[in-house]
Amino acid sequence: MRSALVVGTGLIGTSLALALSRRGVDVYLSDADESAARTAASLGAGRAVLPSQPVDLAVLAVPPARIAEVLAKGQQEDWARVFTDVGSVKARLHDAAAVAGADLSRFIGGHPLAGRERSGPLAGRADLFEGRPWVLTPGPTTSRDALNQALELVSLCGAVPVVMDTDEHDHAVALISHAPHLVAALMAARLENAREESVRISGTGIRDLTRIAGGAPELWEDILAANAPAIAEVLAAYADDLTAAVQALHAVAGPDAEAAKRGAADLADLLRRGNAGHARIPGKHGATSASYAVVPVLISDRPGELARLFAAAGSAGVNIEDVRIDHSPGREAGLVELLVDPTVADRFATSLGAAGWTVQA
Ligand SMILES: NC(=O)C1=CN([C@@H]2O[C@H](COP(=O)(O)OP(=O)(O)OC[C@H]3O[C@@H](n4cnc5c(N)ncnc54)[C@H](O)[C@@H]3O)[C@@H](O)[C@H]2O)C=CC1
Ligand SMILES: O=C(O)C(=O)Cc1ccc(O)cc1
Repeated sequence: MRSALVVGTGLIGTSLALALSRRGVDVYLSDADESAARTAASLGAGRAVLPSQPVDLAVLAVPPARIAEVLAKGQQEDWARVFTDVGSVKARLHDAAAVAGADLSRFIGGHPLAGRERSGPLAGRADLFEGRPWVLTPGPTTSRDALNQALELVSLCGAVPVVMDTDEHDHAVALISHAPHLVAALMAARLENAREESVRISGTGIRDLTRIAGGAPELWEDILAANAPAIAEVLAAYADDLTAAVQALHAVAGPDAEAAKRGAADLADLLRRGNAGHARIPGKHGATSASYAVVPVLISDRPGELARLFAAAGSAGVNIEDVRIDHSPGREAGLVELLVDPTVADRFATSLGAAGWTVQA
């Protein structure tokens, strides 16, 4: 791929434009909000102009409800040879694109499963897609050129391509992204009017669980509306489990010893199912997170500490597979969890300790 156009230079558009520019692709940037395109350009993501000749690939990184119309316009104005998008919902888009009169042979749907709870070009990161799945949803008429360009895009962004049918994709993301987003919002909403004394003692668990609730409401309204039936199905299953959990809790606290025993067993079963489901969530490059060992290290809140820790891993010859950081603003220290190959974890923890790092037991 020699040239690309990114339309919509928010979080996702800027991130992929940065990745493409760094790999030597000539990137053009466009956004309905000109200042967003200019900001992306100033970050090194490309040039904030439309191309004078059709580019190899146009990537539409606009909100889901806008993709079909931008696709039809872009094809009419011949911005690119082939087009793809990054929208979070696929079946409704393919239908809307057909209705908008788009040439579907020159289009392939796409969805990188990577993101953040922030919007706009300043949240963009060139490495956002590294090792993440990127779903492609070719239709029956999608050209080989469109598929090849999209595969090259995914590879240039360091992501892993996964080809799926649009319905299969939408049901999968309802389960692993959209319904969890709503539940995160429900949990966080409980805090809105809670007592300050309660919220103040929040720990990492509630922060992890509600991080995505910080996402832009306009984007999520769009996503929920476009995938409503599949999301409602998942929520209905949560509702059954919640009802059972409430009953079990009442039984456990109630006077009937037999019912209390059954309630406790039901709760234990729910927690066991939770462990089993969590263990199935893949880590980096498709390996399950359960297959890595965690080395927790306390670091002080000074610039460069993290870089020093990574350098220590490099000196010890240890590959960091993933990293989780619990950084509490205002606190002097943070906890960094390094995920490494279990066969090197003990040696790594010992060598860090010997080098003066505080490794938690
Ligand atoms: N936020 C996330 O974590 C993820 C989002 N996505 C998808 O990526 C797409 C973009 O989302 P974000 O980058 O998060 O949003 P964003 O709000 O950061 O950026 C969207 C950009 O599109 C521009 N825009 C809106 N309508 C336009 C139009 N008609 N023509 C040109 N530009 C237009 C906006 O001005 C804005 O700069 C959405 O389709 C979303 O479903 C996919 C994966 C993750
Ligand atoms: O913030 C995160 O960790 C996400 O996973 C965000 C996200 C949001 C929307 C998508 O369609 C895909 C990913």
